Amino acid sequence: MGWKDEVAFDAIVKQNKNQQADEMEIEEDQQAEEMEKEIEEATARTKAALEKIVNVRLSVAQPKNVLLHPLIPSLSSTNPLSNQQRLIQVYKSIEYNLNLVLCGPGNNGGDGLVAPRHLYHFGYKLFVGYPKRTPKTLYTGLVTQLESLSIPFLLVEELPQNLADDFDLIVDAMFGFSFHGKLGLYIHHKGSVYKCNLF
Ligand SMILES: NC(=O)C1=CN([C@@H]2O[C@H](COP(=O)(O)OP(=O)(O)OC[C@H]3O[C@@H](n4cnc5c(N)ncnc54)[C@H](O)[C@@H]3O)[C@@H](O)[C@H]2O)[C@H](O)CC1
Repeated sequence: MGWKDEVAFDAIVKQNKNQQADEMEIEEDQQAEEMEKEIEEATARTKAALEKIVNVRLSVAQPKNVLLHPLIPSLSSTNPLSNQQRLIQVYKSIEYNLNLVLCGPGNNGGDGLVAPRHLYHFGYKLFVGYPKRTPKTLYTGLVTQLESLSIPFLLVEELPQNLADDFDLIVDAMFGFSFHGKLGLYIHHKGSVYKCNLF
């Protein structure tokens, strides 16, 4: 091999080494990127888990809102999910097998229509009573969501005479502060909503 050949050979070897170094650098970059992605995902998972814990703790820390059994007075209000977190803690789905959410025509009923979706995902078997439907998009959308989960709506005629006999847990989201008129038998005989003007 002459000197020219040797120079050419050296150049090829050098080029190969450079190429290998480039490839290693690319591989290292890829590994670093993957690791960064894994860290980001783990951080997001940890954040979600912490948020869940904080939410549950917050809801436990507000005992004044603990709901009564068996007729829960009002699902209300600005934060239906936190109310449901309380409900889920107090009334375990394994103990309360057959449950009813009663929804009225106003905002209180709107909150009520949010409840069954969350409760369903926490394993509760539910029926919804929604005798006077509100045609607003928000309300019809909530109904569609529940129907898509196959949560059954009961007609007034299908409701038992004494609700408390047939249901383990009743979420009363019929009326909030805009209720007018007399309460009638609804209050005096728990579960009986037949005296309510809606029916
Ligand atoms: N920031 C807020 O104020 C929020 C309140 N929320 C909850 O909504 C209710 C108040 O909502 P509103 O729509 O004003 O009142 P109702 O839910 O009580 O429903 C009014 C609705 O019912 C009809 N009605 C009233 N009395 C009778 C009756 N005797 N018979 C038949 N129908 C009746 C009336 O005509 C209306 O159509 C409040 O208490 C909270 O629970 C939300 O969380 C949003 C934020």
